[in-house]
Amino acid sequence: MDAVWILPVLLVLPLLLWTSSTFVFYFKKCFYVAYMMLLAVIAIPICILKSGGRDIENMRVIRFMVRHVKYFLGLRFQVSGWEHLQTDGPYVIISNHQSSLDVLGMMEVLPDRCSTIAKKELLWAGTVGMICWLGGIVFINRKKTSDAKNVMSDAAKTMLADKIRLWVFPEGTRNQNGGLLPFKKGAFHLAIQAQGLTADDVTLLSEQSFGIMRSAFLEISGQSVQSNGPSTH
Ligand SMILES: CCCCCCCCCCCCCCCC(=O)SCCNC(=O)CCNC(=O)[C@H](O)C(C)(C)COP(=O)(O)OP(=O)(O)OC[C@H]1O[C@@H](n2cnc3c(N)ncnc32)[C@H](O)[C@@H]1OP(=O)(O)O
Ligand SMILES: CCCCCCCC/C=C\CCCCCCCC(=O)OC[C@@H](O)COP(=O)(O)O
Repeated sequence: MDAVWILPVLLVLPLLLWTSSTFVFYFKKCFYVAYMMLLAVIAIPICILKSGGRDIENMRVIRFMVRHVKYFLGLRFQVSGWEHLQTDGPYVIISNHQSSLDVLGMMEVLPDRCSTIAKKELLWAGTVGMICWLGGIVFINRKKTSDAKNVMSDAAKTMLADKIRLWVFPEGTRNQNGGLLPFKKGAFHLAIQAQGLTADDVTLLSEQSFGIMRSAFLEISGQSVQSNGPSTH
């Protein structure tokens, strides 16, 4: 009896995948979330057995396990400048943030001993939340600046003490509007705290980084560069 129901599904699914790009989009989206959840189920015991709990070294396991996901989604990455990340000591990596797929790009270049800053809500994303915690991801409450600042200040100390790198999305949220949102300041405070600069350097560092990222963004997305400076904050 069950097989009678399965047959139309098996026939309709390939038909929809063949004819509707909208269906393909949502199908891939559901697949991505479900598959990452599944990968996390496999990665959780590996990380616990390997490191005994929350440990930055677990990011190697996560990186290894995520790298093949792009093939299922028809995505490919071209990496340049990777050698610049191969230096000793702590540093902050910043990148723009368009969608949850950015994690795939992140895992293409993620250096050793590098974790990331994420919104605290991600901690409750089932097995993905659990693996993020095991990977040493730093969770912040974006609605409470003082809390987030304290957490990031502790993270800066750990970065210095344990030679850890952190990846930050300075726009602070996903943005698909074809440009960059004004940068939040946390990434730059983190950088100065972890590299011995002073609070006076935050504005300049932020503006220079914004200019460089905006130029690269426009170049990669095939738009012309009109101004190198930050848009209004
Ligand atoms: C096998 C496995 C499969 C599964 C596989 C799993 C994949 C495993 C990868 C997951 C990957 C996740 C990816 C998630 C990605 C996101 O969750 S993105 C969202 C979270 N990230 C962020 O929000 C970025 C960081 N945010 C910030 O830095 C923001 O500055 C803060 C700290 C939240 C504060 O934000 P705000 O209050 O809205 O605005 P802002 O103007 O920046 O700051 C206000 C004031 O505080 C000051 N301030 C800000 N930060 C600081 C600071 N740290 N210290 C001192 N002063 C500060 C500012 O200078 C400013 O003061 P003034 O200069 O105006 O006097
Ligand atoms: C209990 C079940 C809950 C299900 C929740 C599903 C969570 C997603 C699960 C798998 C997706 C693959 C892992 C990618 C993690 C990337 C997270 C991400 O991109 O978060 C968005 C955050 O940067 C900014 O959030 P907003 O744009 O401010 O909002």
